[in-house]
Amino acid sequence: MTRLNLQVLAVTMLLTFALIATASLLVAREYQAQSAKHDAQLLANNLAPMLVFEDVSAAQLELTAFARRGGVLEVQVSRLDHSTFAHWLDVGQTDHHLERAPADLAGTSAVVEMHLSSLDVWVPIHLKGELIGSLTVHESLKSLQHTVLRMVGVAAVFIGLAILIAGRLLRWVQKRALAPIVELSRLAENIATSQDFSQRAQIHGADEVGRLSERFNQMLKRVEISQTELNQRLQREQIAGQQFEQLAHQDSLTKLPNRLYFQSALQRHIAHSCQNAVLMALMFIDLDSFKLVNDRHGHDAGDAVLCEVAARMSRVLRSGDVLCRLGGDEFGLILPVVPDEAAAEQLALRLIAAIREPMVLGGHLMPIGATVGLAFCPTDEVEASQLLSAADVAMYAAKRAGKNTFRRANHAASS
Ligand SMILES: Nc1nc2c(ncn2[C@@H]2O[C@H](COP(=O)(O)OP(=O)(O)OP(=O)(O)O)[C@@H](O)[C@H]2O)c(=O)[nH]1
Repeated sequence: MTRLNLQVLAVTMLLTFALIATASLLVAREYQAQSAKHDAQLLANNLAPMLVFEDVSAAQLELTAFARRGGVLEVQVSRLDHSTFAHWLDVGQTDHHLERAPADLAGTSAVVEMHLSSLDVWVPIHLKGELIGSLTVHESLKSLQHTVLRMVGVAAVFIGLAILIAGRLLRWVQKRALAPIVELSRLAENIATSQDFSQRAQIHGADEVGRLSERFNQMLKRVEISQTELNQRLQREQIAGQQFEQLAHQDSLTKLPNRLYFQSALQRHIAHSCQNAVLMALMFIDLDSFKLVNDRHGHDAGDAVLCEVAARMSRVLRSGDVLCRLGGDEFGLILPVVPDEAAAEQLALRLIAAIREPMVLGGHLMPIGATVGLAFCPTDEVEASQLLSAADVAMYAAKRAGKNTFRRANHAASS
């Protein structure tokens, strides 16, 4: 940017300089032409009597004196018949440059013709209004050109210096002016990377860049507020989602996992059992005489019994076992890995015994027991609904066998 500004400045200055130099040269040439014309006119007036009286030596002296003004290369006085009356030629000049006077010179006071490096002046010589001859002056413009060239040279040096100083000044000014914008851009990059919208730009002044920094900070503040609100909302929704998921998978009375959870857990553990060739046991547990509890002691007592049964069974189980309330007075228990069927049967007996322990609630002994149906994966079934159905059938077989006992699926044995 500094370089571009400098280039524009340099081109402008050089163009201005070229215009001024050209104008100066033209004005100087015009001034020299007018001056030469005026001097030649005076000389012509002086020469008029000498021409009339054919005083050649006087005229020669006059021409020599005239040539001392500088720049004069050749002067010639001619009679009316164009014959030379007097002539002066600069010592350095070898060629004769003078041209004939223009034909209409009689009617004009003087004629000036400009060349590249010289000028010619023709002046009519009159005496008492009568044309008696002409004066021709050939003058060099080199001195003028040298003067103008010197002036151009000095001006060029000054312009060069001016461009140099302007360049340094521009660089300094732009560095100062751009510093806050560079800082702002770095901050924007930093924020984009870190996503930390609590950062703020430093405000250096009340100019455009200062106002830009202020707007940037205001925007950051708004983004920060929106981000905080969004995070809080997301957090609330996440908690609500977690709670909802928990509720969706939990039995509200006993706080055990519910049937929905049981179904997915059963599928998961069946898959695990089949893939890893481990024995998995499923128990279908149904309370005995639970209706009696409700009928005798009320629904609340029934609820309390369900909670107590859940607590008793949980105390018997290990951490990896999955006990769920399937609904009513039915429970499902998954034993993910059992060493053999006997171990599961032993556990069924312990569960039945734990439930049958005397249960006194509200001063009343609750007549409660449990019947268990047992099924194994992959021995009995490898599909969730069929395994559950097999356990259910086994449980009904146990009920029929007199309750408070267990049956193993597809087996007639009981304990
Ligand atoms: N208190 C209470 N009772 C429930 C709940 N859900 C189901 N019940 C009752 O539980 C009883 C279960 O009925 P059954 O299993 O047929 O009755 P039971 O007396 O256990 O019969 P057996 O299993 O043959 O011993 C019904 O009376 C239901 O109304 C509940 O959440 N709370």
